[in-house]
Amino acid sequence: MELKNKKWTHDHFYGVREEILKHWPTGADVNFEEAVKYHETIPAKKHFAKRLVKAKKNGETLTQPRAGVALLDEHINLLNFLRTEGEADLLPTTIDSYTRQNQYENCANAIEESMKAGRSLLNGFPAVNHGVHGVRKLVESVDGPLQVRHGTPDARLLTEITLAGGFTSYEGGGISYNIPYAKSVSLEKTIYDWQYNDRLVGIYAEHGIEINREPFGPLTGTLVPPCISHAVAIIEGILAAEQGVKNITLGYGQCGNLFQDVAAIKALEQLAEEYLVKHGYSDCILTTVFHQWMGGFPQDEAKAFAVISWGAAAAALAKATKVIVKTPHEALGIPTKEANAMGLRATKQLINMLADQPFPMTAEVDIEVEMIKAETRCILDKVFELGNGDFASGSVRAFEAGVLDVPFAPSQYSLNKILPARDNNGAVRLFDVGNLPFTQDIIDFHKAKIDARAKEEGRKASFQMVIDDIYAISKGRLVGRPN
Ligand SMILES: CC[C@H]1O[C@@H](n2cnc3c(N)ncnc32)[C@H](O)[C@@H]1O
Repeated sequence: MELKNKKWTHDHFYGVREEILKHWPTGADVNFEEAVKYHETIPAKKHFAKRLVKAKKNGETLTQPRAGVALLDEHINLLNFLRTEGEADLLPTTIDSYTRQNQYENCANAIEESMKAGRSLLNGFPAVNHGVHGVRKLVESVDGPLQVRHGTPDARLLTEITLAGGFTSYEGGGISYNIPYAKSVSLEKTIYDWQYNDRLVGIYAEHGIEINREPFGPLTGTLVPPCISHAVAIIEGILAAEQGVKNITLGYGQCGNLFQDVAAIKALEQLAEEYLVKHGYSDCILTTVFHQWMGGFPQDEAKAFAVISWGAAAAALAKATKVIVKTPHEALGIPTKEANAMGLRATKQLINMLADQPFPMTAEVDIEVEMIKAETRCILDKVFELGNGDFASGSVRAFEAGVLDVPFAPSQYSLNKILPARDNNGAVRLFDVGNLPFTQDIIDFHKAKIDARAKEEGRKASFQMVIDDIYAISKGRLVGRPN
């Protein structure tokens, strides 16, 4: 397999496809032409891409939960509950961990056991096992645009079945669903396999069916600096656009300092537009998604609501097109539908109260926007150079060299040399820049910010700061101050 950022021919795609559809019996029900006709019957109000474009035009920030359970009827009830009681604008289907590891046999057993137990024994919806017909019953029984959310390195069969079943949006990417989710899956393979998923979306687009694609922005969700998540997001956006994807949502996980979070969304919008146009994809429609805090949560539900509300406020003030909502059960595990709905209602309240309050783009925010763009450009341009003008092969080499590096990633393909820590105002900076290809002024900026905090705290900048920051929010703070 030679990895390059080049649109797959139909012959190449269909050559691979035959094998994929055999990975589980339900693959046999996938018929592309029939699926296109089915998509044409889906009412416009259920089209994810259309709803995002309308929100972008109207300056809305839409709410979307995560949710998924083992059995079809329960999953339908759950999503309708979140739509009515949670007022969710957009709906997910979170896929279970066995499916994410292509362990469909285990799913089959867990479905059986869940029926016997009368409760979900999976942490998500096993869409491959439910098949095209099960997915169609879901799509027809739920009132709202539906998106597949997961963390699957090899998602090719999952993509075929869920898209044929009528989903109109699909999350993930060859980097963002490998590095934070897998230990030893080759990056070359997952970037290649995700070209398949994007090419399938591109072929639906060639038949007039517009499906939204959303690379997974937050990555490990633990103190990921904006430049790191933006670099991966923009690369995955470019890789998707090359395969014919036209409607792309790029994402970012909240860091917690308001100026930095608002600046991060502005920088992402501006830089993504710039790079997509520069590389010839000016016909792509771009939207943004802000993920409420993805790190450790307080157990106390009142404090958890504060973290959720802070994420809602930042998303609204940043004017992100959509916000992914957390629940007061985050520290405990899979939320009840009631807790999930409460997180959504709290978020909606904040968004509605902030909708008429434009956030002042102060000098401090502008400096943050420029800094994030400068850092991200250093990384993107080095990736492009390492790939001799190719972002696909360039990304593989960039991870080998530490030019791309995701903090606290389980993958052996991420050097894990960089170390993030918060500055005195809680913005995420780099305590150790590792091998990131930053200019000296950027390196000096980060060092000065960290040193200022060390001075304030009367301690040397050290790895202890990183540890303190990882636990800070679950312990009720933002900056991990020494005891
Ligand atoms: C990316 C991790 C996030 O996804 C959430 N999550 C994972 N599976 C489910 C699920 N099945 N229902 C609701 N939330 C879920 C989890 O709580 C965490 O906030």
